[in-house]
Amino acid sequence: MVVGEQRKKIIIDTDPGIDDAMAIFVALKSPEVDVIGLTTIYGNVYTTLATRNALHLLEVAGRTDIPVAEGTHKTIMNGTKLRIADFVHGKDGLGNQNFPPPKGKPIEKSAPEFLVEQAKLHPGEITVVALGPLTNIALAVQLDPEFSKNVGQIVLLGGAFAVNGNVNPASEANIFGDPEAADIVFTCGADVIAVGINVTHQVIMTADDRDKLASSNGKLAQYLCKILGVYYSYHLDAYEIEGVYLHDPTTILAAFLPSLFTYTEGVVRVQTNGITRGLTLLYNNRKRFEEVNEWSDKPSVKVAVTVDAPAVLKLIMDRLMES
Ligand SMILES: O=c1[nH]cnc2c1ncn2[C@@H]1O[C@H](CO)[C@@H](O)[C@H]1O
Repeated sequence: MVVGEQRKKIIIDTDPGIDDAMAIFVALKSPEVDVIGLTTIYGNVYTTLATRNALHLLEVAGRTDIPVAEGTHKTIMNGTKLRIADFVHGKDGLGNQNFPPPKGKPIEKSAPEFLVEQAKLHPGEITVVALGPLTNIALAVQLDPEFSKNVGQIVLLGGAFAVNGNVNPASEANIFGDPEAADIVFTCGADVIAVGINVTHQVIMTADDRDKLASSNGKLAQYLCKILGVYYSYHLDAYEIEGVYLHDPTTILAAFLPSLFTYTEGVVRVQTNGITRGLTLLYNNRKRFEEVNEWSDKPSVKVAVTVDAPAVLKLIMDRLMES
């Protein structure tokens, strides 16, 4: 980074989550960005626990100056039957370590209110990195018609573009968590970058990498090694690999080192019903269709298609191993 250049302001919308913890720590150790807030959402855990974990992680990192705004407990359609992936991250979301409750409290403002406020305060300057279901972001879009114009960029972890999902063959977990919200975000007209599991499945932290992390003196690396066990076990069981996918930390890097990825552009719509509920479908612009369809006249987004996986892994490792 050039000295004197302004750090990019980011807000991380998160459902911590083991890979969320890694992503938050990577962001806090990255000179390119200034984390100006965390907003919380259900997904890997329920929202109440996500808030508790977000506060806890900031205490671990010594960054209690960063505000946490609690997000919604329901889907955009007011659904309360949520799909929670505690089988991936442990009952507590952080590898079943039963950490003591945090001392801090969330701010008064809700996550969508905080997002709207900050985007208005710094028009064009805020990058929202969304690591869970997109309900808070969709609520911000609904709360303020100017939000999609005011927000600088939305970089989201979501979708399975032309590959199988991880909830079922059709659907990736964050989109499946709230498909209606995802469709609102994809079509809201903001500058959106989607990083799907077609890309994040290429970035794997092996068991050897974890040993390297464990042997470093970094405080955050040491903490992560304590919580990573459950995540490794899940991957061994579900994918038969001795490593873990770095979904969230990879997505964080896309927010400020976009040249580590290549992208395609087009309209993305989300299937909201039937057996393919949660499917993300990108129109690749290769054909002019005869009839008007659900993709016609909608704004385009960027979708990551390739990643420099060794460079991304090295950056994540290096930053986590700093003390
Ligand atoms: O198999 C799974 N089911 C549900 N959630 C998962 C699974 N694997 C990973 N994640 C979580 O969902 C996001 C990526 O889709 C990541 O945040 C990851 O922690």
